[in-house]
Amino acid sequence: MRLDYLSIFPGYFDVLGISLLGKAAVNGLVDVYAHDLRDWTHDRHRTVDDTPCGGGAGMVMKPDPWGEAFDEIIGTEPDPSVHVVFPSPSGEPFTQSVAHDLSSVERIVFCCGRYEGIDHRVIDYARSMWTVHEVSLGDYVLNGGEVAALAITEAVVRLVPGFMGNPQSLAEESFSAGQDGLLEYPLFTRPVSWRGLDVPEVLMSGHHGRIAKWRRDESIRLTRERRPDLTDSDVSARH
Ligand SMILES: COC(=O)COc1cccc(COC(=O)c2cn[nH]c2)c1
Repeated sequence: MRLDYLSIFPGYFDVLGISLLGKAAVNGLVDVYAHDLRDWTHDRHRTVDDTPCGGGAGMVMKPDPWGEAFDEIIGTEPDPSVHVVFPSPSGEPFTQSVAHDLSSVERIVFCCGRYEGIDHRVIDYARSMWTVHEVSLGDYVLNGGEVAALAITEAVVRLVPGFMGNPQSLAEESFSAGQDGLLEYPLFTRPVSWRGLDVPEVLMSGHHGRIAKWRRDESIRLTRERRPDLTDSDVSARH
């Protein structure tokens, strides 16, 4: 898998050389390339933004540098096998399902917006050439797409076959298919008693049927309490 990052702060992506992602980069599972968008400007100030047409506060990222960067990094011929990701507050929700879909593609290009956003024609042009995902991590606003791109990268790369040491640990996580879209149950390890707080006895009983039921009940309780949006009617009925 090849990952490219286009940003006016490419240094954000130096961190990808560390920890799990570093290992993946080393063993050739993932190739990472960060690019400075300003390398495709031609004026003395290396300008990437301008005032919004139609007025309004803030600045908009000019289309020209993006287009020239696309030409050099991706190419000038359409190729739907290339996935281009624009993290954006106005994007579609980024979910584990989207992460799973992206984990099997060969190439992802992350376009990190700054200021108020990127000239819309950049996204329209990208949609005419590649497979585009304009995705939101949540209902809040960051200063730019870099942190979102890192989060999306981690969610995707850890699903790449051969990346995680123990694929079974993926199966039991929150939001993975195995949990029926329920939140993960509370986790415990040794010591059994810690600062007057004990591990629930059922988990020490060795009775696998009871343990499985306790965990299921806890997942349902937690999901109902914290994420009523996830417990649609038939899910709650089924549980
Ligand atoms: C077409 O895409 C764009 O124009 C993107 O432009 C911007 C502008 C400001 C900030 C960001 C970063 O994304 C978020 O803040 C975000 C993503 N998820 N939740 C919050 C992106």
